[in-house]
Amino acid sequence: MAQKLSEHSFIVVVPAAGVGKRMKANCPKQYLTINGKSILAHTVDRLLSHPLIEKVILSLGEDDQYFAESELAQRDDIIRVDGGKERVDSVLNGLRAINAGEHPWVLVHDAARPCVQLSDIDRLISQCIENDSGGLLATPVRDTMKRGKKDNKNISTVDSTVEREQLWHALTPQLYKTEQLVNAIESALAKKIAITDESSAIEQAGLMSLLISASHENIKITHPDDLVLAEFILNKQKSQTMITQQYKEQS
Ligand SMILES: Nc1ccn([C@@H]2O[C@H](COP(=O)(O)OP(=O)(O)OP(=O)(O)O)[C@@H](O)[C@H]2O)c(=O)n1
Ligand SMILES: C[C@](O)(CO)[C@H](O)COP(=O)(O)O
Repeated sequence: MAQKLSEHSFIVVVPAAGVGKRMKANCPKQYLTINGKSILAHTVDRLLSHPLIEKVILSLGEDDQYFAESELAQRDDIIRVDGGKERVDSVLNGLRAINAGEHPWVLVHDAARPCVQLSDIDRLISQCIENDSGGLLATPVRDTMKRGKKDNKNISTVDSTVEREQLWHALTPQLYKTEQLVNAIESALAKKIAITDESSAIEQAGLMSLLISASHENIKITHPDDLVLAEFILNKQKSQTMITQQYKEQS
């Protein structure tokens, strides 16, 4: 008999061992603050506010000297593991800390994505469990897409226009069966295949991934101008939550 959704509880592996080169900040971008709170804390709090999410496994840089000083270090619903050279290594280290017998499914979510909506996580979980298939949050591409090429003066020009029908931006969380994901990543790494997200490892293993259309608000904070956008989105989401709360209390 299929388990009711409410009977599931999930661990989220959060790769947070990056250095944030493209952010060009004086600390790893996950420790930059918005409204006085680190991006990492925003993301972890958002995830742990979901009723089906029990624990977060944080893959942190071995030389990370920020976490221990943060309020996150005191929480018993957060487990720390060492990150790795690439994001995929950090994810694999986190996955290896999970007992697949107790947690047959696992979510993976970037530390740099604090604006993820709980309703999108709901849909990802329900669709994947219902279809017994892994999947990922994604947003359909909205612009005309070009593939570029560089000439001998390093100038980029249009090589072709890419058909955008069924072209998606992959987001996170991505949700997979724990054992399947570990095996898929280990197999891809053994074949020296570049893996930038969990679904690409699953794809290499010949397995299916559901594409769950999600909010464009779920941005990955990557460049400096993403910070002000993330602050705007977080403030908007906070006001929306307060309005919904007030409505519930009044009705
Ligand atoms: N070796 C790595 C590299 C990245 N990440 C994490 O993977 C997520 C997505 O990666 P990205 O946005 O590329 O972060 P950085 O690698 O830090 O950014 P950059 O490429 O600009 O250095 C981030 O939460 C980052 O901390 C990780 O855990 N381990
Ligand atoms: C996993 C990811 O968020 C999917 O879009 C993205 O690939 C992670 O960022 P990176 O720069 O590729 O590490």
